[in-house]
Amino acid sequence: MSIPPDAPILTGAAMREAEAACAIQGTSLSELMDHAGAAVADTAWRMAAGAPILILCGPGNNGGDGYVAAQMLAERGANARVAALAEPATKLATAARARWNGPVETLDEQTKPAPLIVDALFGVGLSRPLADGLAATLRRFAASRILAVDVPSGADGDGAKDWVPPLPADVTLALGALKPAHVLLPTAAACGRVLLAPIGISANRAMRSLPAIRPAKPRPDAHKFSRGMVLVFAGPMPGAAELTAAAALRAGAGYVVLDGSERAPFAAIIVEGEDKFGERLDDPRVGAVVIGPGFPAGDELLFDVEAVLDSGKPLVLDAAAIAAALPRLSETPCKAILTPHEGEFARTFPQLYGSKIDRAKAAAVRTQAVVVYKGADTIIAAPDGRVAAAWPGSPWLATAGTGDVLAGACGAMLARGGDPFDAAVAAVGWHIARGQAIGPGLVADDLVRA
Ligand SMILES: NC(=O)C1=CN([C@@H]2O[C@H](COP(=O)(O)OP(=O)(O)OC[C@H]3O[C@@H](n4cnc5c(N)ncnc54)[C@H](O)[C@@H]3O)[C@@H](O)[C@H]2O)[C@@H](O)CC1
Ligand SMILES: Nc1ncnc2c1ncn2[C@@H]1O[C@H](COP(=O)(O)OP(=O)(O)O)[C@@H](O)[C@H]1O
Ligand SMILES: [K+]
Repeated sequence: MSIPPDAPILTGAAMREAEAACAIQGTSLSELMDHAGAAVADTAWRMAAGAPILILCGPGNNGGDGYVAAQMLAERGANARVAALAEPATKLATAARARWNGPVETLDEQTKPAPLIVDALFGVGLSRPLADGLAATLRRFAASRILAVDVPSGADGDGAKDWVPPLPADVTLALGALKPAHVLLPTAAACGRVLLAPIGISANRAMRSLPAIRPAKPRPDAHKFSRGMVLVFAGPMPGAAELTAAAALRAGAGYVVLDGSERAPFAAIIVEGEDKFGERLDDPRVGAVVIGPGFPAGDELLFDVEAVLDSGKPLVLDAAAIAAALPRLSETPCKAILTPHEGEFARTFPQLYGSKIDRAKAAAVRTQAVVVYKGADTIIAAPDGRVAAAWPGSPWLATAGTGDVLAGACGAMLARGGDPFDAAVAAVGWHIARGQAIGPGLVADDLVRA
């Protein structure tokens, strides 16, 4: 599974806006479909490597892309058949079908498979889940190589419904931009390798896949404080905060102080009693405070979170600290990153609806903080509408304590003084890269070792 880095993501509505903007600038919808069909034909040609191809066409413009591709493949000499689910229902699809010179079979349980299947049944216009009969017909093709046009048919392009496409793709060719379905579960897992075909629309880039991240090299004149000083406050379970502090140092902070712990994960980390925490919050060199790892919810945490908010320092709130800070967060002018996992998010923001992207964006607006909504399909959202989607991360990270490590990495990136959204993106990228590099057998401690 893979996804192009730093690629725009558009919802169905945003895609239609982009399409309309193209029309105003003189590129017709039919030209866009020609570009899409050509990209499908190219990819299918390479995937088939001379073997027969069966193109499944639906009634809408996704099917239109399929007919265009079929005709181009046939003109190149490919052995291409077309099977349709229904008559074309749009003007564009009707015109595309009229240009296809070959026969059109009826797609049903008798349809003979081919080594390569091009799934052009439904794209982002799907309005309800696929009928059971069609899903069963599609499952019969599971042994073939599958190229999905735009999204695997049956997926909700906007990723708001958890419909599971019955025929998972080996390759999905996203048209014009990625869609939420490519980066959100359960559909992301059915997309295989996602490729992006630029069809001529200009996409808004507020919402993007995670960029490829290279570790920022310290400036030649760097010193420990200029690289960022992180203050981590340990709760009653100090192991979690030890991971957080170690991660902050490993992720590039120049100086890390761990308050409220008796042990230092590294000799390079300064350990102090919890009574020193208030004083440390006044230390002008502290560039970011991390609180939450190792804290159960409770009065003590509430008191400490209040102190952090009062300090005005950039802060990372994890686990129980998120709910503790919530009542004051939007009124407190500070840079903040929240790192809830699914359970914490649901408890903290129970009234939000829509896709995981919609909910992360709404939580960011409500808190005026950057929200890192964790999981296999982590979403990072800023209050100004920017979104970064981290799918596919590293599944080796699905183990205890890796969230504490991420909080520390967020602290390190935030302590450098930049934009909290960029800091969160860099931290998630760092975390995933470490997860991928370590791989089998990963435990959270490995993420902070050399
Ligand atoms: N937006 C763009 O810029 C472009 C879009 N293109 C293609 O157009 C696609 C979107 O096309 P459409 O909006 O026509 O939508 P689709 O082709 O995705 O499907 C809509 C059609 O399916 C029917 N339908 C919806 N749910 C159904 C269900 N569960 N069972 C049976 N029928 C169902 C609808 O009544 C409608 O006829 C994109 O995914 C892409 O492939 C490309 O042609 C290139 C340009
Ligand atoms: N299947 C997965 N694929 C990729 N990343 C995952 C997966 N499961 C969990 N993660 C990541 O691992 C981390 C787990 O964090 P969290 O649930 O807070 O764990 P803990 O509280 O034990 O530290 C998060 O960064 C999350 O995005
Ligand atoms: K499709």
